[in-house]
Amino acid sequence: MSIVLGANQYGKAETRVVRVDRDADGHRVTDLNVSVALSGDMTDTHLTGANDKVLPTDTQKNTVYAFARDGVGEIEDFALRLARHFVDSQPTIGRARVRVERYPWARLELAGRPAHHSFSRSGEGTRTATVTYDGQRAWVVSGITDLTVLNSTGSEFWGYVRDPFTTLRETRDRVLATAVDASWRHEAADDVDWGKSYATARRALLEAFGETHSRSLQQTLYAMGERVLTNCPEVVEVRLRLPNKHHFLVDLAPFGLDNPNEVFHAADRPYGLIEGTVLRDDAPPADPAW
Ligand SMILES: O=c1[nH]c(=O)c2[nH]c(=O)[nH]c2[nH]1
Repeated sequence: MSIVLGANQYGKAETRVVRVDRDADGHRVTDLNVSVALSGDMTDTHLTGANDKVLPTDTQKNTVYAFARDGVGEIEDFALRLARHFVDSQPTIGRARVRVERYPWARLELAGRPAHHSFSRSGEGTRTATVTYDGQRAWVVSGITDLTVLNSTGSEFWGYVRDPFTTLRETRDRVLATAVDASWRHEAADDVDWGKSYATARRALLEAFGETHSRSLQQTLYAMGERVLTNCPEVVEVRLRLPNKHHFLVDLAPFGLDNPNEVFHAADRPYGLIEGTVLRDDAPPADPAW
């Protein structure tokens, strides 16, 4: 028996970089959280402490800032530029994975007009991109997190398994709420209009959530993934994580009041976590994309 080093990667996680584009007719704010993970032949590094193959994570952070100086553009393109740079410029780095989260800022409206340089953090969800590059190929996964949505009707949950521990009451009309965490894998890494693709996928998720009469969050999950694949031919696989943000009907009987599906306790924990993948049956292998 001998002990060997297994899979490993290293990098600077969560570099926060904010870029302001000072256009004359209105500033633009790009607020990012960038995480870099590099891998290569790091056996010596771990076994002997030799650092001659290590590009310091501090340098990686500086690279993120320096690249932002040239403009960010679509976050998929920014991640591709960074990933290609690390692998192509460092012989000891065989693979880079760069994840970018873009926090949403919405322009304020002041005196009935779009503000020139004032913004508020909006609830439209955090756009994400994860790029993996191995020196030959790049894989791009785009996504959205923290997209909180709610249907105040059109949701049922009944007919489930019962055992001695089951207390849940069946419902034909409940509130359905979730914070969507969705990622979708693109077939190609080049010649994609990332902004348009993101807008289409986001709209597909919202429309499917709102338009599906739901018998479970699992059914809604599938409908959301299916809608993204139908509306975005450039996407081959969608992964969804949907926390069930339970809204429990409050018992108002102790106060002599009825509660005709109007007053709820929004519980934050525990929550059901519904996860699933929806993909084209001809999707090429994911390889190291995720
Ligand atoms: O949509 C739902 N799916 C479940 O699996 C589940 N389980 C549960 O208690 N409530 C719900 N709701």
